[in-house]
Amino acid sequence: MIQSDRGEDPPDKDSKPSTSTSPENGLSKILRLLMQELSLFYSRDVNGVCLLYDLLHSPWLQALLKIYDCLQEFKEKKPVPATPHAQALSQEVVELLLETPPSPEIQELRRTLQAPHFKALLSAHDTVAQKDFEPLLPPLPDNIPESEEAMRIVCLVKNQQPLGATIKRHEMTGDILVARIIHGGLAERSGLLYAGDKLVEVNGVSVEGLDPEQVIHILAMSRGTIMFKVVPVSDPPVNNQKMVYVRAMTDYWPQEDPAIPCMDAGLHFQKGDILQIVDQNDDLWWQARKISDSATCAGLIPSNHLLKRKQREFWWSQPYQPHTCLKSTISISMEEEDDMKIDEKCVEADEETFESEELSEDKEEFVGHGQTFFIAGFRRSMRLCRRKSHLCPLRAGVCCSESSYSAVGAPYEEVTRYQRRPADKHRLIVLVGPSGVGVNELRRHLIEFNPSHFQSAVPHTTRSKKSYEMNGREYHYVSKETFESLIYSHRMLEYGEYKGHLYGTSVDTVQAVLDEGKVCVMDLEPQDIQMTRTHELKPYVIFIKPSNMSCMKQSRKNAKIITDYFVDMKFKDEDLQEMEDLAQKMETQFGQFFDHVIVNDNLQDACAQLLSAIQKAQEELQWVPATWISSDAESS
Ligand SMILES: Nc1ncnc2c1ncn2[C@@H]1O[C@H](COP(=O)(O)OP(=O)(O)OP(=O)(O)O)[C@@H](O)[C@H]1O
Repeated sequence: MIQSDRGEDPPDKDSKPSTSTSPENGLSKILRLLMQELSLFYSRDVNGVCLLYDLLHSPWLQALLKIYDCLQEFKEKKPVPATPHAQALSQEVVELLLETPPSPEIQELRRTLQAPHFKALLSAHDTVAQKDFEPLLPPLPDNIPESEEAMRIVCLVKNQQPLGATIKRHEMTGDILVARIIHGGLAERSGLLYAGDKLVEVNGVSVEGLDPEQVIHILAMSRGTIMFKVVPVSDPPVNNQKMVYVRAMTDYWPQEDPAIPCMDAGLHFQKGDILQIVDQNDDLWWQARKISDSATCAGLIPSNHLLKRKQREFWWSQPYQPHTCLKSTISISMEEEDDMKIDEKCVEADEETFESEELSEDKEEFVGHGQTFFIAGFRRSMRLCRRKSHLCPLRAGVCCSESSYSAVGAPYEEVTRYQRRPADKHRLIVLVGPSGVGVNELRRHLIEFNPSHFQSAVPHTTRSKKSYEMNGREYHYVSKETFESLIYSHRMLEYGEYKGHLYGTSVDTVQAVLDEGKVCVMDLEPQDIQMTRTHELKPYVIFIKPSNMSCMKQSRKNAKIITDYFVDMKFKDEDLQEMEDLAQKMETQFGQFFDHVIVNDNLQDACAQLLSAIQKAQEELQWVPATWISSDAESS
């Protein structure tokens, strides 16, 4: 018995299973018991139970299971047909009836037995009873010459989709060969064509001596069924590679790539896209599909090795830019790198006026815009030093490879699905955004919303402690030597210099927050994300983006910017424009690292989105670099 309302019925222990024959292990019985169990949880609103309840309750599933039970029952009975020749028997009866004196019953029986649908039913019955399922093949001709190659005739019905195969000419023999079969395409689904098969005829036209382009033209002109005569390849390639998922770290436009073997079969992707690599048999051209679009057939993408080579060639050939297929990614990372330092320039200019306009010590440090209690990591000096972090002389020695990373780093990053288990430490939450967009405002709201769950890490500084400060509360106060040794031992996730003092956040202080079972929330300059990308921290990066200019003008009417020497300065139009430009550049250069994007227009909405994104990051399946999850990483 299946209930149709939402679990209000009390569990009925004595009720009979749904099928009349009641097989004890019938699926519908199990389903019924499960429903009774679920109805108890349902009223308690246990996460996901409602969804499961609705699913199990759905009429289609119930109907399917009933059919399943009936079939099971039928299978057990092992029915044997009374006769495999019901059609003949029916015909015999009809003839006998002709000889019998007519009566209305006899006439009706004759009509029934001669009705087309009844005849079709008996024909189907006999086919099943005789187990006669094979198609009838014409007999083989007797006089096939011994030397003749075995041929295969393949008929494909062309629909709106491409055939999903590419062809090439054999360099030595001139034969037209199937070069590759695209996964998920018509040819692959037919299971009848393989890479390496030799094409002999297409729709009865011999392809001998034709160029691949001419063959493609014949195919393009064909409508409906296309018949290929092929000499099958002796060893059809077997694809037994394991399925690999990667995150694209660059953009790729096949339409702009003259080297691609078949432009139409190319797959366009953008940095950050997750790709399922379905075939790596070719060293140069892989087949992949986007997981966001997994229903479609695969497309060609350059292999890791080939794309790296293209990136390197692109890098060295500036400003000629032969590889326009990569243009937007790398040209921006090179050309715009200076623009990404907009803040540095501003800060440098400010530095000149800094002596005369120095803020009072208290104003300089106590920036909180209505902060109701003390939260570490929001001090003005720390925030300003972040903007200058590019200029820190120490960085040059330690992080020389960073800027080149985006240009010639690995084009694909292997990823895997990861879901944090409740006992695991929380993932680090990293907020990134152009200066003034509201990263700190959102971070502060989040921590104030639930200070026992969300926390910032206490930064380090080399400046001396002030009378009202406590070591380990506002900052960890350390010597320059200690700070530098943390940098050189790669224990600093971010650092910079401000007014001659070093400021930064160490891995250990972030770990300390995570060890307490809390969610550590930090804001970072995008070029520092790479430092946090370890299996220990498993960062989830959220990009905070400004909305359009007119909305920003409206929502930021009363907002205040933090600067080197002004307190509570209002946003000017240029500031908003600069913010928009910088956001675009950050997205173009570092978008592959962003797990989630939030547009900070209405503050309340953005806070709600942030909260929900963090919850998902901690509780739901996410794509993360495979190196974070490999057994080595887990055990180290
Ligand atoms: N959605 C919003 N609506 C209105 N005002 C906002 C919104 N988000 C932030 N603000 C205001 O904008 C100003 C700048 O925000 P915030 O200090 O958080 O910037 P930021 O991104 O942390 O940049 P920086 O660290 O460089 O100062 C603050 O006055 C803040 O209150």
